[in-house]
Amino acid sequence: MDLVNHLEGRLLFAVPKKGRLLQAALDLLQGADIQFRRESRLDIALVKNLPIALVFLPAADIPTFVGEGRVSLGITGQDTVAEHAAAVESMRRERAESGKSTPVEEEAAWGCEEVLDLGFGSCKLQVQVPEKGEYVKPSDLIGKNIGTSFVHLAEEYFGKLEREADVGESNGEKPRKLRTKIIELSGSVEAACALGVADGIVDLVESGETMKAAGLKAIDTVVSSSAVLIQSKNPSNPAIVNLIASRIRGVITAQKYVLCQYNVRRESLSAAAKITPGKRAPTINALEEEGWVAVSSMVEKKKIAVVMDELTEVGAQDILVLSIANTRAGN
Ligand SMILES: Nc1ncnc2c1ncn2[C@@H]1O[C@H](COP(=O)(O)OP(=O)(O)OP(=O)(O)O)[C@@H](O)[C@H]1O
Ligand SMILES: O=P(O)(O)OC[C@H]1O[C@H](OP(=O)(O)OP(=O)(O)O)[C@H](O)[C@@H]1O
Repeated sequence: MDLVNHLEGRLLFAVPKKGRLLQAALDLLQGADIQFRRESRLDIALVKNLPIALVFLPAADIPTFVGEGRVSLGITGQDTVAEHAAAVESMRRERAESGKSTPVEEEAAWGCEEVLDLGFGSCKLQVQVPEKGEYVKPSDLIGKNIGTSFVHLAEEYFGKLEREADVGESNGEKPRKLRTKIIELSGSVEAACALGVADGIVDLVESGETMKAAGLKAIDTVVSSSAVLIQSKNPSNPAIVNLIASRIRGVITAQKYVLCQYNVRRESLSAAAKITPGKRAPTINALEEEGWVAVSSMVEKKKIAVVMDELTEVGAQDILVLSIANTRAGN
């Protein structure tokens, strides 16, 4: 089937084609009942039950497609969104400096808007230097070689650092050219210092294992990141964007909460309700047994053990914890 000719009328939704965010993104799509079959080697898949087509792209390229409005929705990391924004800003600056202007309507349509934090893929983009080397603080790296895949964020970061260092020296002068050399690397950035390519690097850190194994330490954070749902400024079908956002929000809430049910004497109800206030309020039903009520309430998964301890202390009995398959619980 010639898929490209079946895209008419479908909202395009970009999903990472590989890497750290792929599996969690696919799990979210499944939870949101977005049904598709991806033919092997094809980067486009038509969704069977909604007027959507999924486009599988490298996570780092998704903000470009969404930012230019070619694709309406995307899942990627905030780090890649920030890198794209820095690239656009740098392009605008260069155009302005060379006297070229961008058509106003074209410029107004640029950019990605964050719809929802997806709660996975947490990491930090950090400035790293050899653990036992001569560089201690970020300004020690001014004028040195920096290896990174995030060239625009690194340029922005060191540009700011240089301007701060230059305060007083260049009063009223034209902004200076960046003295720090940003070297673009596409992977294994952590090897750059040991191999003499760079004095420091700007790279992602999650557990810190890679950084430690490479004999590096972090001296600053450029951006903190997690996976996000992003949309273009003028999506082709805003109603579908809202529907997808609402479904995904429901899946995330379901993953984050459990349903806690218990029985408690009426006189202990107010103490118990304070422990399990729920998202809006706990649901309370009368029990056949005089003086007792049954309570059910959503509780954050990570707090459930402590909540059960506290409920037991106020006399709650028959405490049950149930997982939530999906929800449309509101914000
Ligand atoms: N160690 C990590 N822990 C958590 N999230 C990460 C980590 N590394 C990257 N990410 C997130 O996942 C996104 C995609 O990174 P990943 O390296 O998996 O992509 P990729 O498309 O396979 O790229 P590459 O081929 O350059 O490795 C990053 O932009 C970041 O948001
Ligand atoms: O702090 P950690 O948990 O060790 O994770 C950090 C590493 O993960 C990413 O690399 P990835 O594994 O995607 O490979 P890459 O170097 O080829 O980009 C990142 O670039 C770091 O190297």
